[in-house]
Amino acid sequence: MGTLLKNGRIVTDRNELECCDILIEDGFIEKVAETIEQETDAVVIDLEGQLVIPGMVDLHVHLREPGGEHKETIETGTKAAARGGFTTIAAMPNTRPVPDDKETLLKLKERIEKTAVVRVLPYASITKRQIGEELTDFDALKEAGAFAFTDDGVGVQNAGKMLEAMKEAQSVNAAIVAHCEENTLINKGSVHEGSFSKQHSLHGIPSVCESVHIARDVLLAEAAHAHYHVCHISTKESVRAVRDAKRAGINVTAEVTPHHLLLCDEDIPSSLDPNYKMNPPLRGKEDRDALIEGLLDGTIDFIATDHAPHTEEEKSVGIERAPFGIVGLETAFPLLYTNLVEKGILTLKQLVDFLTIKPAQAFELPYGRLQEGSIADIAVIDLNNEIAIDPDKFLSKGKNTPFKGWECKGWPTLTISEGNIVWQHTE
Ligand SMILES: NC(=O)N[C@@H](CC(=O)O)C(=O)O
Ligand SMILES: [Zn+2]
Ligand SMILES: [Zn+2]
Repeated sequence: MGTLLKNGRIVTDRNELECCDILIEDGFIEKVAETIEQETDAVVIDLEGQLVIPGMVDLHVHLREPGGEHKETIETGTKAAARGGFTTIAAMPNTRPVPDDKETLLKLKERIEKTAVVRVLPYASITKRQIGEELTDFDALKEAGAFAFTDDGVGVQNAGKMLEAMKEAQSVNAAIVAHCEENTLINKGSVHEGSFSKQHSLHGIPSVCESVHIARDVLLAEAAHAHYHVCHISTKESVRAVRDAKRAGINVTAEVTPHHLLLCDEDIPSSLDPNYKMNPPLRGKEDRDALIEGLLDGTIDFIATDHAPHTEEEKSVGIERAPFGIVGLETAFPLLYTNLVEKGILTLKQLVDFLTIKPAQAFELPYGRLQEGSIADIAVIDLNNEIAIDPDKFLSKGKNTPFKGWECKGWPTLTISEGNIVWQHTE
């Protein structure tokens, strides 16, 4: 029995809203048309004019399981994803244990199979235990279902190891996904190094701590003919390095987070709330502007949340000692819609693409599309109702967000994964 979504609106290439019905059969999109008459025994859902988009794709998520179940589990993290309109997420490997061998990865896939409510693509690590010394077995891990390779949480310090890793990744047709951070430049910082850090007498992480790795790695990627992807890009110098590399024909892609697009270090309140602490840190205003420019000119390929849940207790020890990271899955679309689309910085079409087709294309995934024949991953969004962000409503265990209380439009109301309703707004 199929499902017929009636009276939706899709956003066209020309950024216009068009009426649209969608018929789903056996987990696939059977038909998309201005009107579809109900002829079969399909269940009809009236979308009452709401926006229909492909289920969103977030290629940077920390699900914490195994080992960090007090922060998040595969079940709670994927429920949060569904509530946020995401139907495909990629899970970072900074867990305990790290998925750095076939057995651990297969166990992780089993847990995903049992408890995830949306599609989870597991990353494998680049190095054993993510300590930067010994490469993992790329062949075996790819064979076992690794989506791509990353040591996210830490940078790969050794250029020789990184080159070797890129060659291995290239040989198994997978990407190297890089957390760019040079350990000798971290400076024990908890915020960006700049006027804000000086004003508050805090150690600062300089921009070059990130950009120097990107500058190094694009040259390594060129030498290895590898697909190199930059995680959570945050500085203007990093944007320039990626732009120059793309111009030189190097196979590099980059993602940016909602928080780096919407906040800078000056937005950190003088209470120094640790919910504004993440890695990389919120940078300067010029950096924020450069990130938006980078998105608009194609230097930055897509948006990813870097959903990084931590408990209130862990975050309650002051900005210098608190762990880095904030949650993002349940607020990404409303925040970006309200603060970038409604303000005329991005079009709705651009925003939707940055969260759907763009990440899918960067990694050659068949998701993020609303076409006849594609997998029925769909999100329905209410563009009118304005509601304040309330962490108490999050399905994620993590309530660590700097956006509490922000009034937003663009809330997902219905999420469908492979034809099944995985989240629906009730109230
Ligand atoms: N982004 C963060 O601030 N934290 C991430 C690690 C990471 O993405 O580097 C985490 O695992 O908590
Ligand atoms: Zn990272
Ligand atoms: Zn991360």
